[in-house]
Amino acid sequence: MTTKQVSHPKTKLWMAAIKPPMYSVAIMPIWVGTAVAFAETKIFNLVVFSTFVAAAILILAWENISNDVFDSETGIDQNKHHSLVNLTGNKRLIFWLGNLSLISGLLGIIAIATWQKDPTVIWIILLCCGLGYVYQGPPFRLGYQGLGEIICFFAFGPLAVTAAYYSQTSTWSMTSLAASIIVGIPTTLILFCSHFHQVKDDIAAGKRSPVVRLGTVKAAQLLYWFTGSIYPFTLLFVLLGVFPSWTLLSWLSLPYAVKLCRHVQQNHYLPEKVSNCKFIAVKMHFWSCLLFGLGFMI
Ligand SMILES: C/C(=C\COP(=O)(O)OP(=O)(O)O)CCC[C@H](C)CCC[C@H](C)CCCC(C)C
Ligand SMILES: O=C(O)C1=CC(=O)c2ccccc2C1=O
Repeated sequence: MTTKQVSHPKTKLWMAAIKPPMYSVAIMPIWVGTAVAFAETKIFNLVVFSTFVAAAILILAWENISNDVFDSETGIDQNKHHSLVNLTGNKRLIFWLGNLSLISGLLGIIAIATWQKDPTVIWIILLCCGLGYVYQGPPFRLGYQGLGEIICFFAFGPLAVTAAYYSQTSTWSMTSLAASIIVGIPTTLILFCSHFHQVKDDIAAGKRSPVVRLGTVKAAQLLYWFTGSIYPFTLLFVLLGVFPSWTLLSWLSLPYAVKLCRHVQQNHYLPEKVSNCKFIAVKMHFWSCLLFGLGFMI
């Protein structure tokens, strides 16, 4: 019997609602920030790292859970069967589940700041959460204006990587800032890719995502440039002596980058076919960031 026959459609919908692979997006900035800290100072605090990873996952869970709550108010998720609100029919429950997740995540961050006797990490993560809110929450909903990708870059790149670095070292680093660009770009590409199959629903709900603004042809071309950019950027920073040579291990993720660009190029106008491109982007993000961080650890 194949897996397809075994899995119940309802189970599939729940898995699509929870999106387990997406949570690597929360882990990677913490991994890379911590790896840069280790390379520069030989400090690695496992308790701080594990607490930060758990907190980041809980905060991203809040972002995703509340996304379904806020989107249920604009009508944009009418056809999204895997929206948690549509699945449960209980918006209030989902709203409070999201808040519980946020509070638990923030408690982890408060614990790190208490161990450090320094509130800096709290301020940086609160800024990330603020950006997460203005992306989707009323009255801002900046994602509807096409500003989500910029927000995403700063939250998962410079802010999250810097916070992870600071949580280990209680200081700042230009290398960590440069490394955050290499994390921020592929994270942003995941969000960018998630919009290709939603053009019709987005236009109907008045959401002007970058793909709606550019059209799918131009957006697919732009994807090539941004996906391709992280590899020469890494090489440039290696040549400048900012990153160790081992960070070029991240180039091993190139096959996923090629697969992503080709898939979108061929299917950008076919919602059913292009809809899985964000998960190819997740794989590219996962392998590029994992190997990039490993390059600092070796
Ligand atoms: C919920 C997110 C994207 C989904 O957006 P969309 O409405 O297009 O999706 P659906 O079609 O599925 O409804 C993610 C958005 C990310 C946001 C721009 C920035 C989030 C900031 C986080 C709170 C930062 C957490 C950092 C962590 C590592 C500490
Ligand atoms: O559901 C989604 O489309 C996304 C969820 C999510 O948590 C995330 C985080 C960072 C970048 C993109 C995305 C998504 O696209």
